[in-house]
Amino acid sequence: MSKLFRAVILGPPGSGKGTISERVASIFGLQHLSSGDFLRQNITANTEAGILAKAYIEKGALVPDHVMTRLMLPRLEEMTRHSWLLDGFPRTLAQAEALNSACDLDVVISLNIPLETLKERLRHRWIHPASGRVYNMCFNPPRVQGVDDITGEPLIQHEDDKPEALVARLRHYKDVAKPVIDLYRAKGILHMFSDTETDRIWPYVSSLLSAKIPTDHADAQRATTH
Ligand SMILES: Nc1ccn([C@@H]2O[C@H](COP(=O)(O)OP(=O)(O)OP(=O)(O)O)[C@@H](O)[C@H]2O)c(=O)n1
Ligand SMILES: Nc1nc2c(ncn2[C@@H]2O[C@H](COP(=O)(O)OP(=O)(O)O)[C@@H](O)[C@H]2O)c(=O)[nH]1
Repeated sequence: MSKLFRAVILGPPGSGKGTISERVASIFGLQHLSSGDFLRQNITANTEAGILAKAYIEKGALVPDHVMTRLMLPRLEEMTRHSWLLDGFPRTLAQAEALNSACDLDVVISLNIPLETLKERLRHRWIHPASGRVYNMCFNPPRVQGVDDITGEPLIQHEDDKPEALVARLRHYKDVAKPVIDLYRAKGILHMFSDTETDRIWPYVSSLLSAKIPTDHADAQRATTH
């Protein structure tokens, strides 16, 4: 990969951001930075940001913008020599504006998934808390029920993935995300994908990234034809 590539993936909880990000990381070699996973690492390590964030996450609330940007921007600074895909950040307009002033994005992928599909998926989502590995009891079940494939440790379900918390959480997501989506649409970098299945969205995401990510190979080809 010659030029660096910067992408963001947006979508409500359960829309497949993590699932698609993992594929993008393994196929296109981008570094996948999940703000949720990074927050959890900070909580485990008892960092200043982790301690501040913990109380909000436990309440099911969003971590304040200044805490999120103070956490994420220095992390991105460490990745200036890599191409990356950000998942979970920015979440609010203030976070998107802070990210704007730190770097130029090439592509924003926005996942638009029907509410009923999201509810159904999250009901079946199980997580390995230490690594952030995500399973779905129907779509990608673990090899042995209830335990992580790699470590054999038990899987858990997030409290806020349970049906009672879900509808309010999804509604809140929509309100907060709309201005972020509008901002990226106005910049001309928004690519929206709508379907009920990740496997049907994936070919479109993959061909978008193949066209946008400048590879050495593509550069070499261009050089010989000009
Ligand atoms: N920019 C962000 C990202 C995350 N969080 C907090 O971190 C938690 C976990 O984030 P994540 O792993 O992204 O999970 P969800 O928000 O539950 O979303 P998803 O289901 O899409 O993974 C969120 O609930 C929220 O409290 C936040 O406040 N601001
Ligand atoms: N049935 C089904 N489940 C999916 C599909 N895509 C992802 N999932 C599962 O749905 C849940 C939410 O996906 P995830 O990638 O964590 O979404 P995120 O919250 O946007 O990061 C996980 O349990 C995934 O394994 C799909 O196309 N069909």
